[in-house]
Amino acid sequence: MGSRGNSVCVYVRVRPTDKFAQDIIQVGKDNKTINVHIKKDNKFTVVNNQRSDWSFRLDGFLQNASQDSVYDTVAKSVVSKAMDGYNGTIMCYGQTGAGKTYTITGATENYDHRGIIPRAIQQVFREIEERSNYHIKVRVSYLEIYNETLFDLLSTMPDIMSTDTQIIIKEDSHGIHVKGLSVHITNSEEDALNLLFEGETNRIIASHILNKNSSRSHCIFTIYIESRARCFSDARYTYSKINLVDLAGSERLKKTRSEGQVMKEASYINRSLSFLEQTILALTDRKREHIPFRQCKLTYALKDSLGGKCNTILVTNIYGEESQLEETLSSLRFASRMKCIPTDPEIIQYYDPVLTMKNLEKEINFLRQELFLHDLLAKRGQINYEPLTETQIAEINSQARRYLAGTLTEIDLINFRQIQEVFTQFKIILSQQEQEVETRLREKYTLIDKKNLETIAAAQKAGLLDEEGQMVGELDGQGFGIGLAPPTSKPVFSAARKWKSRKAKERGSPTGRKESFISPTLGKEPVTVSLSKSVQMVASAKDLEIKESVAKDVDIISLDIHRSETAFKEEISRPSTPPTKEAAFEEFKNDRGSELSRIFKEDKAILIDRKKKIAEITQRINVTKQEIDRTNQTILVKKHERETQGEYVSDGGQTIIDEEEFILIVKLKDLKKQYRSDYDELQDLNAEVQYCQRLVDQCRQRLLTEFDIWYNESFLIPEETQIILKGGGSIRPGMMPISKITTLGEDDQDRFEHLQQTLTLDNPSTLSFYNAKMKMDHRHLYAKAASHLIPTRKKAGVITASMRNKPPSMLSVS
Ligand SMILES: Nc1ncnc2c1ncn2[C@@H]1O[C@H](COP(=O)(O)OP(=O)(O)OP(=O)(O)O)[C@@H](O)[C@H]1O
Repeated sequence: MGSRGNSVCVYVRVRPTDKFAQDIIQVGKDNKTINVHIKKDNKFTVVNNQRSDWSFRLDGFLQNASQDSVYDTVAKSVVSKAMDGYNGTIMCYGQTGAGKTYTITGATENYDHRGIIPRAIQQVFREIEERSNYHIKVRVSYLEIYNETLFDLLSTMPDIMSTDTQIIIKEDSHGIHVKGLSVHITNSEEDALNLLFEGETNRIIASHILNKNSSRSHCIFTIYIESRARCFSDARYTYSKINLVDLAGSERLKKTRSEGQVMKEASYINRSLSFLEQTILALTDRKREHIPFRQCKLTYALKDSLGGKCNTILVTNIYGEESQLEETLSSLRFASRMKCIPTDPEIIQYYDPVLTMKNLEKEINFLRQELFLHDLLAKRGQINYEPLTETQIAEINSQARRYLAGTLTEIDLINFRQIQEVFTQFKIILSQQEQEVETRLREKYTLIDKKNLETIAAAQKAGLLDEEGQMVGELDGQGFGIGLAPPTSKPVFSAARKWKSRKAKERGSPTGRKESFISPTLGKEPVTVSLSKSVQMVASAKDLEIKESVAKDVDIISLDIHRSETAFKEEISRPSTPPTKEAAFEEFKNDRGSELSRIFKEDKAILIDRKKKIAEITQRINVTKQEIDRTNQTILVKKHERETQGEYVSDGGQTIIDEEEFILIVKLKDLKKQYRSDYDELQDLNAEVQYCQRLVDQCRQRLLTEFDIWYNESFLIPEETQIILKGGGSIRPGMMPISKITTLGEDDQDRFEHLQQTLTLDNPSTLSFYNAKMKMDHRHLYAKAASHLIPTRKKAGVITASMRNKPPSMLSVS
């Protein structure tokens, strides 16, 4: 690649042929040296000065190379570097028919034969997925230069806003840009491929309308990449572009023996390619101050893409047959000149002015605070420039631990070193805790990475995942688990009712009450707990004799985003186990949650239906695309025949084509229309699917939340719970089976204390609610109450809910 040898990188690609002139073209063992040897012409009998040996040193000789390996050798790292912010250019040069278009765009009818552009598009979008810390925008444009005129190959796109009729090349502080050329945002690989395809089709249609030969134009497909770090404060961003250039055929004028229009084209090509050569020669001369970029449109458009700060690659396409040797030599000469252009690739960074200003404002504020603190410490005589001793660090560590454990309410901030050390210790403690949790998780659970096929297979074998890769007992395959055990095969009898009646009995019997604190042993079924969409934790309950004292488990489950910590602890600490969440959920779906469950099912059915439609329409689009490719090919063949057999021209100078060719062109237009309308439909369907997916997700979430509340109400919350609402406020009447809710004014301290005395059983709990007045209804309050009472294993308690309009800094449970 360009930066390797600090010069443009140059490869030669040979068009496959049975007649490769191996006696004449010899490639060195390093695959980089190409020696051309021609036997001396016997005509020159006396003195023969005709040159017969040439040697070229390039970067690689690609013979019988697949499109895949050509991409890997030539383009992969240029694209990767472009993602980092470097400009990149890949150009194909060579005589007509040598394989430039095949290399740069590829053959559309076969997926394996796709060229550099579609593969680069794919790589860009894959890398975007991997670079999740960056917000990356991709845009594309497609420019054609024909007879020194610029054409926008994407001007037919419906989203074009530009009012510029003339396309001109301009240069500003951001480099070269083509004014009037449409640049299209692409959100997916599919979008970008569609634009490439649109441009290709337009190139062919325009070539018929203007009677121009598509292989006699230069084409530049550009991918623009704008990359910003997701970190909001970073004002820097990079803006790079990858130019993928298909140059016109390079054969010399005399060889084409052309006349008229063809002659005009050939002379334009010759001029632009010879200006390209002149520019290249000038670029190779480091002392040269003026480079004649502006001599022609091609060199001007490529001004910031030829060497210099850009990673530039040239692929020289040759025939490799003896009959084409003259052109091959000329192409190799061009290549070796190109190789001498020095490069010094550089990331060009830009600064977002608004963000920069904000950051500077922040910095000023910070410095002000720092100055203030400095003055304060100076007054106290506490400024200290000495590094902290080990004892001091150990003391800070201990303070941080006590602070996190809640036994220390404040850490005294003494000086900057100490402040920094406090944060360092927080970080250390956090990472230690993470490691501990992970170790404990690994001791107890099998972690299955859903992206790793091997671990999935092993888990399936062990019966922990079903055939579709869902965890056993998982609800609806969406990566969330709500139950401890998989669904039982027996029909579930009203678990809630059973549980309630058992509870009523227990309340009547002191022994029952006592028993309620004996830890249960779970069944022998596998326990499934979902951590996230991609990682699942599966454990077998036989290893999991959960004892009351196993506080560790509580920590583990605190990682679980789906199952409430409370519920888990409650389940392990109750004697007569309430119904499993799986079983209770079944009942809930048929009873209290039936309406939600119905909506969920309906939404899912719509989602599945739309996805099916997407599959159908995608197939239809592919068929149309193949048909377009075939029609394109046939048109090209017809055109070629027409040109070789001699063309009829009307009085007005227009080429007359036969009916068959006319029908083909009309067909191509119709197919394109069909393609576009299907594509639009696909876009709409995609949007609809995303929308439906959101609905389904929301509905699923609501179903689970409602279920959790219901489950807590029905099985977990001690009914003696009292709630005092401090600070006034009211809560909406609900169905909460709670014995008492008392609302007190903020200054009603006497009544509050009195109530506390009468209601307190063991330890009162104090719980602050955010904005309780506005948002909280009985059931949420109830659920929250439960989550604070149950971990302390109180059957009942007093919860004081302070009504606030601002979030409390910390929930306090005393
Ligand atoms: N490496 C290759 N493998 C298979 N087929 C090839 C290869 N190179 C070229 N071809 C085939 O040769 C024909 C001409 O190739 P292509 O159109 O790419 O040439 P070109 O250099 O772009 O010509 P032009 O200057 O007219 O645009 C095409 O049918 C193409 O599929």
